[in-house]
Amino acid sequence: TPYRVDVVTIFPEYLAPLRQSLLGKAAERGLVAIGVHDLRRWTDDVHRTVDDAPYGGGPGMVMRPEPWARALEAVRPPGTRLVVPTPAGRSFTQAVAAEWAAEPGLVFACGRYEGIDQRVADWAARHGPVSEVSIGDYVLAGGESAVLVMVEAVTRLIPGVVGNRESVEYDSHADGLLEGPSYTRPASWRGLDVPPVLLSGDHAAIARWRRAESLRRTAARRPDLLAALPEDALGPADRAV
Ligand SMILES: Nc1ncccc1[N+](=O)[O-]
Repeated sequence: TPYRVDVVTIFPEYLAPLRQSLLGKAAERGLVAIGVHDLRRWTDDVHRTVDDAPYGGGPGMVMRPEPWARALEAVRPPGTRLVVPTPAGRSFTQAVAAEWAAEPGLVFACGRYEGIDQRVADWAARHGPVSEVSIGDYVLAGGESAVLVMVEAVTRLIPGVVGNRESVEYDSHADGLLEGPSYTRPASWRGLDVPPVLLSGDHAAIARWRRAESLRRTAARRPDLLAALPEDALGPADRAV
């Protein structure tokens, strides 16, 4: 059975890219099934109202709970994780993506305005896991872009979606480190040469060099990742870097 992704949003057309390229082929091959649903379908007034003023005052508008509950009752298979993209969420990481890829599917609730009435997440938690997650420390106009990011990160981990399985294994962040530099032909290009070890055919030396480059780059660009590594992740050779 395909990995099922459903998205509820007031901008369904924004999620059209989910049908293209990588995901499109996976959908054609029955590996992934994607549904995009317009929240306004579950409103009950002539103006199809989805938002209202925030209790307690403050800027902007908050999305009303009732249309969301009706939409989720119609769209979310019981027990399926509900993902709510929000700048106030826990961090979405490769580890989270791998965890979710092992589940039967996901339902995404895209919030616009100043977010969704908190009671929707509280109510939804009675019918399955709910994850309020952030893809980064910046504020977007709504959750739709975050859904595109998360769906891509999760579905490429589903067996068969990415042709070359090995490339998934060797992704940046797969081992908690950043991937080092990559090179291809020509060996010398505009006065810039490919590191000779990569042309040496000495696979052990190449592996050592790549690990060292990965550690060096991680230390330079993302020391936070280095600090987060489990104790035993760095071997004696690594410490020399
Ligand atoms: N950063 C975000 N801003 C708005 C909505 C969702 C967001 N996120 O990261 O999931």
